[in-house]
Amino acid sequence: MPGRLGGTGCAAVLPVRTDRLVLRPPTPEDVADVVALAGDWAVARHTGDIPHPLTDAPIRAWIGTTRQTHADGTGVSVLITEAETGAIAGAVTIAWHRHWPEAELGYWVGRPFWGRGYATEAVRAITDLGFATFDLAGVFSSTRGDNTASQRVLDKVGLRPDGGVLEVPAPARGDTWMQARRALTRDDWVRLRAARARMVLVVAAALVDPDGRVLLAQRPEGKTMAGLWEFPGGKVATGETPEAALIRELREELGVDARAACLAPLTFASHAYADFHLLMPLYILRNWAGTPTAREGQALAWVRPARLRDYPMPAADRPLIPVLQDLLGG
Ligand SMILES: Nc1nc2c([nH]c(=O)n2[C@@H]2O[C@H](COP(=O)(O)OP(=O)(O)OP(=O)(O)O)[C@@H](O)[C@H]2O)c(=O)[nH]1
Repeated sequence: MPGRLGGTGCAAVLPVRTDRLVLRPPTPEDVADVVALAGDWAVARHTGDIPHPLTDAPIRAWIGTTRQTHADGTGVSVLITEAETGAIAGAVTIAWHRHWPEAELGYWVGRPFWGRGYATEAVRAITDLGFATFDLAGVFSSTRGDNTASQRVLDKVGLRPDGGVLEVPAPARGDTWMQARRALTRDDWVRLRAARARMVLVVAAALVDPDGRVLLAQRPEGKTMAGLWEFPGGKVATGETPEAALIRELREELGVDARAACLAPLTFASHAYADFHLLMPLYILRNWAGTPTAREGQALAWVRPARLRDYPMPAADRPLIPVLQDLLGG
């Protein structure tokens, strides 16, 4: 059993926070919300242990078991909640009481929250916690054969079929399921973590017009993070200075000419995305030649600083908003 946390059990490391989520232990107040989501057959049918139809009692029992597991230090079982709204979106569990030093992962996400990448974000965070804090040697999981969404989640987190077959008790279905085992070893996790720490240098500008409005560009369809609003800019190429890269990007994306002397450094973003670490200096630009025009199919918007939060932005950009608001006022 893991010795790193001594007698403190697992509760000491909770909640776990990610970009968009808070992973926290369930409480008796959560029962109704959990029953509403997990009572959906579309969710329950992929699990062996969520009864259908679902009543309060099994969820109350699960909450009690969870508390005991955390006290014993034999696993982590948490609700996936939205950081912004506090809404419960699902649950994720990592348990090593039967397989130490390996742990089994399980999770579900309620139907209103499908398609947002929450499962991947939560499973990745709990996997990281297992390896980094609890010294696991490996994690494994399995899914029903037709649960392709869940297979994609495990793929993204790095769990690959290893040829094994798991005998999964499915008491709520009165059955035992034989499922392909997917696993991630500690060595592979260390390699993946190093890839995620790969530094990408991106340079961006807040163009400010005479009314004090800031120019945002919407990432077009087909690009990563499509639909989000960002500051014009892009990756610094090998052999390029940040200023030269920004001047090039502004010309390519907006058709405007800027001079290095007009680029005033303001602040920077440093953000761990799932597969790279973004370092992004942000410059202020008040003078340029030409009229900003969307050259790459992106939508453009001139936005008052007080309204910047109305535009969904990449996670890295959110801490930049108060800095701009401080500088420019409302
Ligand atoms: N230009 C710009 N990029 C940003 C901002 N915030 C942020 O996370 N990024 C990220 O930084 C990278 C910018 O690189 P880019 O604009 O040259 O990349 P790209 O879209 O051509 O390529 P990509 O699809 O591989 O990301 C993207 O991953 C983008 O999502 C921002 O405010 N401005």
